[in-house]
Amino acid sequence: MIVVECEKLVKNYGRKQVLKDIAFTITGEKITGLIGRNGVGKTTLLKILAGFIQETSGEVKVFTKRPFNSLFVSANSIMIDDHLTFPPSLSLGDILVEAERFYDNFNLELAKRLMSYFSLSNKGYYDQLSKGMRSTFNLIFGLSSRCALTIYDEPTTGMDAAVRKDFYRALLKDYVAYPRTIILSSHHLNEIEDILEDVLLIHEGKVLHHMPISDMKEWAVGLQGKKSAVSRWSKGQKVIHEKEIGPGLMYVVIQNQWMEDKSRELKEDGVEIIPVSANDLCIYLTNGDKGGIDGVFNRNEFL
Ligand SMILES: Nc1ncnc2c1ncn2[C@@H]1O[C@H](COP(=O)(O)OP(=O)(O)OP(=O)(O)O)[C@@H](O)[C@H]1O
Repeated sequence: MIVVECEKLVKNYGRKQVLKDIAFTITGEKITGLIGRNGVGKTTLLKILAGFIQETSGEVKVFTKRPFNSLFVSANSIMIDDHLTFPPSLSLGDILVEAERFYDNFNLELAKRLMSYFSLSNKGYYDQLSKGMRSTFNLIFGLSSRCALTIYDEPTTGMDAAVRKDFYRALLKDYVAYPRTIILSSHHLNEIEDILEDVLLIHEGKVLHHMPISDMKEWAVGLQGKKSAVSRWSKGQKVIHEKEIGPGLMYVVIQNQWMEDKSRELKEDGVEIIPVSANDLCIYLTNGDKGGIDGVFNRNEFL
């Protein structure tokens, strides 16, 4: 079943084009990580999927319907971010009771257990919570809604490391028990990669990669060793990242097409093969400069 479908999706804010040509499909129940650099348009895309804002052109469908102004999409999806607002007169407990009335699958019992685990009082008020506690309440709200499409936009803002860990564990446990389509945007791919099935990487207004996280972990490989040997082995390859790591020593990242068969020859040449994490790969693929921040300081004018 196709849950989300975008084709030639464009979003402009005034004269600024943020999403240029977004095309992807999410089928079935899975957890997809939406990854991209600051300002690339992740929130914009998620807001379009949730029906909060309109696309400029192109096609976007959620449960086969255009999300903007769709009551069906609103009732079956939820977007959790740090801009959620709740009526100030309602206590946290009241908010959860109201949510149960709106969302068909809302599980008040789960919400209450999570409130107690995270030491949040039903009598408390949202506006009086700290930043991290608000994110925790948002998490409880999103998780307990058990919406067929659940969208989390940077959900862990302000949470301490222990709560973040609990959050991802709770998300995974509830997802396993009640599978649904979850889209999770985060700047910390290394923190979420264990719960993701797919990664959707956006860059310069387009989808750069949409693939299983397991494939992404194998997609590239690092070669490290003497500069002359590394240059020889990476010649003709698509170099994604390169860095001098010491006098005469070099590290390059290239697409992983043939390295495993050549591991013996590489070893004889003093070149080490190093796995590249999905998180590092996303950073390298979306860095304008192949040398990363080091490239800024390596220019001649600084010497
Ligand atoms: N309402 C708006 N009006 C005008 N420009 C906007 C508006 N909302 C977002 N933008 C611009 O659109 C671009 C994408 O913003 P968006 O918040 O979607 O990016 P993001 O990938 O979620 O960023 P971050 O990772 O920093 O949260 C940015 O340049 C931002 O300044």
